[in-house]
Amino acid sequence: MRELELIGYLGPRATFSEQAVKTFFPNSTRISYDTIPACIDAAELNEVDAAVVPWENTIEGSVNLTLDYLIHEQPLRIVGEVVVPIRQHLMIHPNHVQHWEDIENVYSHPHAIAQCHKFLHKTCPSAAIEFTKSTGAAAEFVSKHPERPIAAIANELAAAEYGLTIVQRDIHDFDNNHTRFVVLKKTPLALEVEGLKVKGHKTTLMITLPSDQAGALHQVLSAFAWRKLNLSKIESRPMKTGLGNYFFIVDIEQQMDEVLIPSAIAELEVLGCSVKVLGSYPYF
Ligand SMILES: O=C(O)C(=O)C[C@]1(C(=O)O)C=C[C@@H](O)C=C1
Repeated sequence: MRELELIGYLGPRATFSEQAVKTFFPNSTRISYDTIPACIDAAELNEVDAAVVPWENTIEGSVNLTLDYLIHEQPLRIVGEVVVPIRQHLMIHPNHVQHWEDIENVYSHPHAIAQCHKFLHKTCPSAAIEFTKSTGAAAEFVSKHPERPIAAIANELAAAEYGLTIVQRDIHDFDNNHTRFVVLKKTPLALEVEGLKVKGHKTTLMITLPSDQAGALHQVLSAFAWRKLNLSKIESRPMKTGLGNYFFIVDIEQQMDEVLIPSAIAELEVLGCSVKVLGSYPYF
């Protein structure tokens, strides 16, 4: 990716999405958007050259909003993947540090709340949970209401950015907390990032099975298995067309080639499946 490229992310400042962009594209110009769909639309409308959006978290699983928007609304291509360690902290306005255990509300993004369920249950069971558009938005909200005994769950950058005090560190329920972010572009050109080591490649497919065919999923998996195409993820999502209608998202641990993946796709199509390539991209 060339330097100074414009990158859209879920804002405001100091979200994990901004952290992903800062870490992996330090020379880019960042533009923040209020929601993930707005960020994806911006890439479609050429307001930005790429959108960096959360895709999957170790504790909470897929970010369904991203996945569904890409599938149903805005078919951009995945051109790269970056993984960010996620450390969640509980932070409050400095006015309330002495009595932080009396907080009445905890604000954060639904994924961040879900990553800290055990902590919230044990440490502040009577605080009401309030969902925000991002962790950064939660921290910003708490900073704007210094009179209220409320807290945000967000990252270290957010505490510094919004002048909050961290009262409990690393409150995510499992240590190995990471989020995969994907880089979305209008054109499927593979991403090259100066100074970043490519760790491997993936090809992500969306597969719709023929309805009511016995053994269809088994046949789909066989098409990959006998070609020794390693799958690192398989997930089903509703097609939103009726109960029981699902499609599958499959990650193959390999770059699109000229033989193996195209022939697996051709085999799936003969079986009556429809297949869409969401991207073939490096991960860093
Ligand atoms: O709210 C943020 O900071 C985000 O970037 C969003 C998001 C997500 O959607 O999963 C990203 C990483 C963390 O897993 C928590 C929240």
